[in-house]
Amino acid sequence: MEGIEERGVKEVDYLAEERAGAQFHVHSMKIFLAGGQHEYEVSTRIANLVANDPVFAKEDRARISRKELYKNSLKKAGHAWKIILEKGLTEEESMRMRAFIDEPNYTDLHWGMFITALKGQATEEQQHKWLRQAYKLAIIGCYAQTELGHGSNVQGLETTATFDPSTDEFVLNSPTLTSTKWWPGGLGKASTHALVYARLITDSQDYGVHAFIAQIRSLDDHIPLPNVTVGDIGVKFGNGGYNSMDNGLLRFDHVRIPRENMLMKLARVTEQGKYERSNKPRQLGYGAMVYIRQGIVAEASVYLSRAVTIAVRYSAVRRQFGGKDDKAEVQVIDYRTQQHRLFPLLATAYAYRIVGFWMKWLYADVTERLNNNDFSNLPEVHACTAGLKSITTSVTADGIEQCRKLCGGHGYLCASGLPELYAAYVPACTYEGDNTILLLQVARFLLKTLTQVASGTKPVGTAAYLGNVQHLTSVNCEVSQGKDWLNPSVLLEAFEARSARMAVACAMHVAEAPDSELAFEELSPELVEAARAHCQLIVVSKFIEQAQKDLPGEGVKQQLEVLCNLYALSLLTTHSSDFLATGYLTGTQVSHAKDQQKALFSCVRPNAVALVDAFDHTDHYLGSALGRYDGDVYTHLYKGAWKDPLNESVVTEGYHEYLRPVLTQQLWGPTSKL
Ligand SMILES: CCCCCCCCCCCCCCCCC/C=C/C(=O)SCCNC(=O)CCNC(=O)[C@H](O)C(C)(C)COP(=O)(O)OP(=O)(O)OC[C@H]1O[C@@H](n2cnc3c(N)ncnc32)[C@H](O)[C@@H]1OP(=O)(O)O
Ligand SMILES: Cc1cc2nc3c(=O)[nH]c(=O)nc-3n(C[C@H](O)[C@H](O)[C@H](O)COP(=O)(O)OP(=O)(O)OC[C@H]3O[C@@H](n4cnc5c(N)ncnc54)[C@H](O)[C@@H]3O)c2cc1C
Repeated sequence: MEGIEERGVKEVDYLAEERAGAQFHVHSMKIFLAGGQHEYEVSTRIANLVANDPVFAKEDRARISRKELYKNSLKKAGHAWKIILEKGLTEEESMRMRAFIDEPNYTDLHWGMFITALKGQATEEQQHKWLRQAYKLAIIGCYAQTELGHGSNVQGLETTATFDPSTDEFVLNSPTLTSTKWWPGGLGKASTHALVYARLITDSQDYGVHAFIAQIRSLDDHIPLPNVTVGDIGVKFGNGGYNSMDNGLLRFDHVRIPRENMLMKLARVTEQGKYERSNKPRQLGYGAMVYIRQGIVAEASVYLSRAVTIAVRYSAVRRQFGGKDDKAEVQVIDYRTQQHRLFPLLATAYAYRIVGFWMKWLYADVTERLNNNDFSNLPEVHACTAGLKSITTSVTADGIEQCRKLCGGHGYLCASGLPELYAAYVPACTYEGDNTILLLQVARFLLKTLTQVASGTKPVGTAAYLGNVQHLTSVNCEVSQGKDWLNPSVLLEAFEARSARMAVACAMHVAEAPDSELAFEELSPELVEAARAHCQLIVVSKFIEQAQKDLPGEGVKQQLEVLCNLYALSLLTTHSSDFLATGYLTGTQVSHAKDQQKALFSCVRPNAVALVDAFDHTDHYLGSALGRYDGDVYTHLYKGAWKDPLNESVVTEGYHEYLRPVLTQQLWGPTSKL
C-alpha cells in the first residue's frame, strides 16, 4: 500500500510485490508503533538527521581497532552534544538522537544513571550544586557500584567511606583487590566524577552501602587526582558492540571528600558523625536501577524489531530449491520451518513495543506517587521492572541470534548487521541486574503476595489475578477446538492459571519447609520458572488489552489481533510442559493450540514485509546489506566485500614472508622467515 518513492529510492524494489500484498495501512501502523503522530514525526526527523550526517557513519565499526572505535565514539558524542545545543533539541529529541546514533558511550551513564541517581538521592541543595554542572556536561559522571568481587550482591560491596569528624570529611578507600570498582561505563577514560557506592562507617559502626560523589579526574587536564587509580577494564565480547564504551576500574587510597558529597536525601551524617535516616524506604537508593530497567524494557522491541526486519526482508528475497519448469525458486520465507522460527519473533517485537509503552506509563505513575510520599506500589513496580527487564532482554538477545541463523551463511557476515547487533545487545542480560537474579526478586514478590492474600489483603496491579487464586487453581480449560484459542479471555485465563498454579506450588513448598531460606534456594529453578510465567502473563495481558482497542487505519486492529494470538500461542506451545504439569491443559488442548498457531502463520505471511516496514527503521539504523529496504541484497553484499581492507591489495601483505615460502617449498631453507 505504500510506494517506495516515499523513501526516495526509485531504481529498484525487490520487495515491491510483497509490499503490494499487504492487507493493512502501513503508515497507520507506523504511527501506532512510534507511540503517536508527534512521536512519529520526531523519530522520522531525527533519524534522517543522524543518517545524513557523515560523523555518525558506522560502516567501519566492526573493522577498526578498539582505540579508533573509542575515539570515534567520543567524536560522535561531542558532535551530538553540539547539535543538541545549536539546534536547541528537546529531551525527547536528544533521546531519539542517542538511539539513532546507535553506539554506547559515556553519556548513557551520565544522563541515564549519574543524573537520575542525583535527582533521586541528593537533597535540593546538593542537586542545585551538582545538577547545574552535570546538565551542562561541565562534569561527566558515572555510576560506580559494581566491584571486582561483587555485583549482584550490592550489600556485599567492600569500598568504605569512613567519616572523620576532625576534618568533616569522608575517607574513601578500596581495602582489598576485590573492592576495586569494576565495570562502570564511562569510568575508564571519560568521567570526571563518579557516584561511588560504599559502606558508610561512622563512629566505628558500619551502616551499609550509601552513595557518594567523588571527583576522580582533574577538570583542567583530565589527569586522575592523587591517590585515585583509574583505567579501562579491556576489550569486551565481539567486534564493535559494547567496545565503544570505556567500562572502567577504580581504586581509592584513602581519598578525602567533603561530608556534603554523601547523597543525603535518604540518610545523612551530621557534623558530629551521627547517622540519621529519613522515613523514606531505603530501596529508593536503588531508583536509578529501576529507571534504567524500565528504559531497557522500552528499548527491547527496538533491538528485536531490527533483527526481525533484517531476517524477514532477507527471507523474502532469498530463494532456495524448487524452481523447476521455469518457475522461480521458493522464497525461504515460505518454508514452514522458517515461519515457525521467525513469525513468533515478529509477534514478540510487537508485544514488547506495547509492554514498553505500558512500562513508561507505570514509571511515570510511580514517580508521581513517590513525589507524594506514596510508596505503596514500590514492591510491585520493582518486580515488574526487574522481571520484564529479565525476560525481554533474554528473549531479545536469543531472538537476534536466531535471526542471524535464519539468514543462513550471510547472517554470519558483519555486513548483515546481526553479529554487531548481538554483541551490542547481549550484555543487557547481565547489566542492571543478572537476569536470573532479577527473576528471583520477582519470585520473592510472588511468595510475599500470596502470603498477604492468605491473610486477606487484596493484591493490586499486575498481581491482582492472585486475588482470584482459588478459582484459578481449580478451574478447567474449556478449549475443544483450535478456534477457541482465539478468544482473548480463554488465552488470558490460561496464562493466569498457569502462573498462579506455579507460584502456589512453590509457595506451599517453601511454607512447609522448616527453613524457608534453604527451601527457597533448593526450589530456585522452579521459582525462576514461576517468575517467568508471571512476567509472560503481564506481556500477554497488555497485548490483549491493546488488541481489543479500536485503532485508526484499515486493517491495523486485525493485524494486532493476529500477532497477539500468535504471541500468546507461541509462548503456550513453547512452555506447554508448564500448562500440562499444572494440570490446566490436556495434551489435546495443546495440540489445538499448535494447529491454531500454524493457521496464524498463514495470516502473517502476506503481511510480513509490511509488518516489519511499519517499524520504520532507516537503512542507516539497520546497517545491514540483508535488511535493506529495497531488498537489493546481493549487489550490496558484493560491493561491501570489496571495501574490506584485505582487498585493498591484490596480493596480500605477508605473501612474501609467509605464503611464498610455503608454496615454493622453501620452509626450511636458509632464507625462510618462518
Ligand atoms: C546524545 C545525547 C543524549 C543523551 C541521552 C541519554 C539517555 C540515557 C538513557 C539510558 C541509557 C541506557 C543505557 C544502559 C546502560 C546500562 C549500564 C549498566 C549499568 C549497571 O549495571 S549499574 C549496576 C546494576 N547492578 C545491579 O543491578 C545489581 C543487582 N542487585 C540488586 O539489584 C539488589 O542488590 C538485589 C535486588 C539483588 C537485592 O539483594 P538483597 O536482598 O541483598 O538486597 P537488599 O537487602 O538491599 O534489598 C532487599 C529488599 O529490597 C527490595 N528491592 C531490591 N531492589 C529494589 C528496587 N530496585 N526497588 C525497590 N525495592 C527493591 C527487595 O525486593 C527486598 O524487599 P523485601 O520486601 O525486603 O523482600
Ligand atoms: C556491559 C556492562 C556494563 C556495565 N555497566 C555498569 C555500570 O555502569 N555500573 C556498575 O556499577 N556496574 C555495571 N555493570 C556491572 C553489572 O551490573 C553486573 O555485572 C551485574 O549486576 C551482574 O553482577 P555480577 O557480575 O556480580 O554477576 P554475579 O552475581 O557474579 O553472577 C554470576 C552468576 O552467578 C549467578 N548468581 C549469583 N548470585 C546468585 C544467587 N543468589 N542465586 C542464584 N544465582 C546466583 C548469576 O545468575 C550468574 O549466573 C556492567 C556490566 C556489564 C557487562
